[in-house]
Amino acid sequence: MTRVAVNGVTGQMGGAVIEAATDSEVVVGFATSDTDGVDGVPVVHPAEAAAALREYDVDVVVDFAVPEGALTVAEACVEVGVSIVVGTTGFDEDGIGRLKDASEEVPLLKATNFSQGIQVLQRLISEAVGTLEDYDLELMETHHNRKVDAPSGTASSILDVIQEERDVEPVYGREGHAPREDDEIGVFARRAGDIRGEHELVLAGNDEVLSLSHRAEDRGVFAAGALDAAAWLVGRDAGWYAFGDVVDA
Ligand SMILES: NC(=O)C1=CN([C@@H]2O[C@H](COP(=O)(O)OP(=O)(O)OC[C@H]3O[C@@H](n4cnc5c(N)ncnc54)[C@H](OP(=O)(O)O)[C@@H]3O)[C@@H](O)[C@H]2O)C=CC1
Ligand SMILES: O=C(O)C1=N[C@H](C(=O)O)C[C@H](O)C1
Repeated sequence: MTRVAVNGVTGQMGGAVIEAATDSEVVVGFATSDTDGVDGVPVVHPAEAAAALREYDVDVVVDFAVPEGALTVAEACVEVGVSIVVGTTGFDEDGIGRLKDASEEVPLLKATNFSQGIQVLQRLISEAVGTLEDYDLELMETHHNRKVDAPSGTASSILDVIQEERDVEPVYGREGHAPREDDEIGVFARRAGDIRGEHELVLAGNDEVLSLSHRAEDRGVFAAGALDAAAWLVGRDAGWYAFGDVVDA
């Protein structure tokens, strides 16, 4: 069985990963809060991650934490030579650069969304935006009221897909006198309740509206995808991998 360490183990996704881990074994978790264990999994401070990766003979880290914590643990993975699946979102440019550096030393798979449906949605969006060249584009995402980063990592990835097809300028929300420019895409983030994650792209023009959307109904979908990615990643060469590499494999 793959021996997994979960970064952010005390969080919502940490719990979902422990629950979903039936074909792998969660042997240790990392979090900053002072607790001995979660669901029988020992919890270690991220500052001690390298020692714990050795002590628990970890094959791969599954990370759903905060950018700073993800980077600390990724660098511990480099020190020990352990693979890492990065699910945390909200990295700045410097953070992405540090992850890229880590991927030169160990296998690193980063995805802003581990659901298969989002993989398909991105392909559909690419085709729709490339085909309906003059249509206005507006991108919406909705998440639970505890989410700290905005727009979501998935929305940012969708924006990247759109920008490969079309030269659009994102406008993050609108207020006051804000007439729409032809080349802009409105990007909107809503936060409410315990909504697991909704993303929608609207394409409007030529007297019609096309809406492409996805809704995650349970965090289990992300946890299962990340664990599939973790099992796939172990034993690969050092490098930067994406969830599409796993799904298309
Ligand atoms: N890629 C994907 O498919 C998905 C990605 N996500 C992303 O995963 C991340 C976590 O989401 P969620 O579980 O909802 O968030 P939570 O806030 O519930 O959990 C965050 C976790 O990170 C821990 N943490 C905080 N600081 C550090 C640190 N320095 N080092 C290590 N751990 C730390 C927290 O525990 P403590 O305070 O005890 O340290 C907590 O366990 C977010 O970035 C989210 O966007 C979420 C769902 C799917
Ligand atoms: O924080 C979340 O919950 C989620 N975060 C990811 C993101 O930022 O896109 C993925 C998913 O939408 C849930």
